[in-house]
Amino acid sequence: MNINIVCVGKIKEKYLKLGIDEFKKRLSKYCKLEIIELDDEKAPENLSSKELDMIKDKEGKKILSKVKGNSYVIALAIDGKNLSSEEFASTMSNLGVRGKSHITFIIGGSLGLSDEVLARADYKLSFSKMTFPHQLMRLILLEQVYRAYRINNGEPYHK
Ligand SMILES: C[S@@+](CC[C@H](N)C(=O)[O-])C[C@H]1O[C@@H](n2cnc3c(N)ncnc32)[C@H](O)[C@@H]1O
Repeated sequence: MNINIVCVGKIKEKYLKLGIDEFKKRLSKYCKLEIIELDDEKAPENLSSKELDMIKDKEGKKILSKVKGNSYVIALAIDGKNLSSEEFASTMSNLGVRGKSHITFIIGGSLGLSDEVLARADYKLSFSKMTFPHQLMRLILLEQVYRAYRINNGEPYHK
């Protein structure tokens, strides 16, 4: 399976880079993973909500330009659906069974995801009602994708 992660913003923290690299290495056994990192649009403090929406839309268009037409898109969104790790694993497995060999996960920047991106998403996935920083979200997502492969292969992993 091909998995792309389209995300906004660079990873600045060393400990996150190390964690992300570790899960990229572990996942290389299970899938072809590509992380597409986009520069975030600068958003000064004093902008109106309309101006912020315009920036978010611009960011959204850049995100969508990186999504392949045939890809099944899972947008990470706080108000999306919550799944247990087992449910997430079976969602991934079912996509494979349905012949969806290309999945794109999308992680927004500090402004979140535009309506256009959310409308393109085939699934909106929430990791809880809490807001996580987008850099940390990338590491959490990679760990859960890795966990999903371990579960689907009946391989042991931390409970
Ligand atoms: C700092 S958050 C953006 C917060 C923004 N105010 C919003 O409401 O989306 C950056 C990105 O991380 C992801 N994210 C953060 N917390 C999340 C959660 N609990 N579940 C799913 N995705 C989350 C989303 O893709 C979000 O666009």
